[in-house]
Amino acid sequence: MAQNGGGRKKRERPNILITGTPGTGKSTTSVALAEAASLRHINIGDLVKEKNLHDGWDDEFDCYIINEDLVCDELEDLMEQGGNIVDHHGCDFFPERWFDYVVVLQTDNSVLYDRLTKRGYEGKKLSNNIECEIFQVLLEEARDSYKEDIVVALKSDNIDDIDTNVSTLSDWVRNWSSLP
Ligand SMILES: Nc1ncnc2c1ncn2[C@@H]1O[C@H](COP(=O)(O)OP(=O)(O)O)[C@@H](O)[C@H]1O
Repeated sequence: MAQNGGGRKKRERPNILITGTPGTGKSTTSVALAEAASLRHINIGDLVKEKNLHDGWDDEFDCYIINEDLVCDELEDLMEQGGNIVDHHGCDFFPERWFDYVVVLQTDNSVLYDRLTKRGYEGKKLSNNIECEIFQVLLEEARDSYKEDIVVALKSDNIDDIDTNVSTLSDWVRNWSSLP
């Protein structure tokens, strides 16, 4: 089997991480891309709930406290197989070797504000997430955690952006899979 730059065996199907502030369109994009490119979509929030991979509920932030070790153990075999889209609003606790491409979705602040208020976010939860987007926290986290040449930022303001992003990423998957 071919080797990649790091000298490891190349997976037959790539693993993609789709990250970004909540509301930027990770799940919408992941579902469409999974369908278009025949990949498995793994939503970390859903997995944590389904398999109880958490250490209880955080009242302040109104979410589960993810047990990162349990999540990584749960996913190791699937990630080794390849062909996964991992969808999560954080990216610094996964093993770097898992991913062949890291996509950071970004949304205009006023558009994101409307999406999050529609979702029922308010107060500190709303302002924290808007600040997270303004300061490009996820892009910085992705660049700190993965090789810069596999990290890409994509705009996700409207439906046309979703179509363009899914089509660009599907092409990338096709090309990746056909490379030796
Ligand atoms: N690019 C986009 N254009 C228009 N609406 C979008 C876009 N991305 C997401 N949405 C809408 O915003 C909301 C949040 O999207 P979602 O995919 O759940 O975001 P995330 O998974 O990042 O939290 C949903 O109602 C979705 O339909």
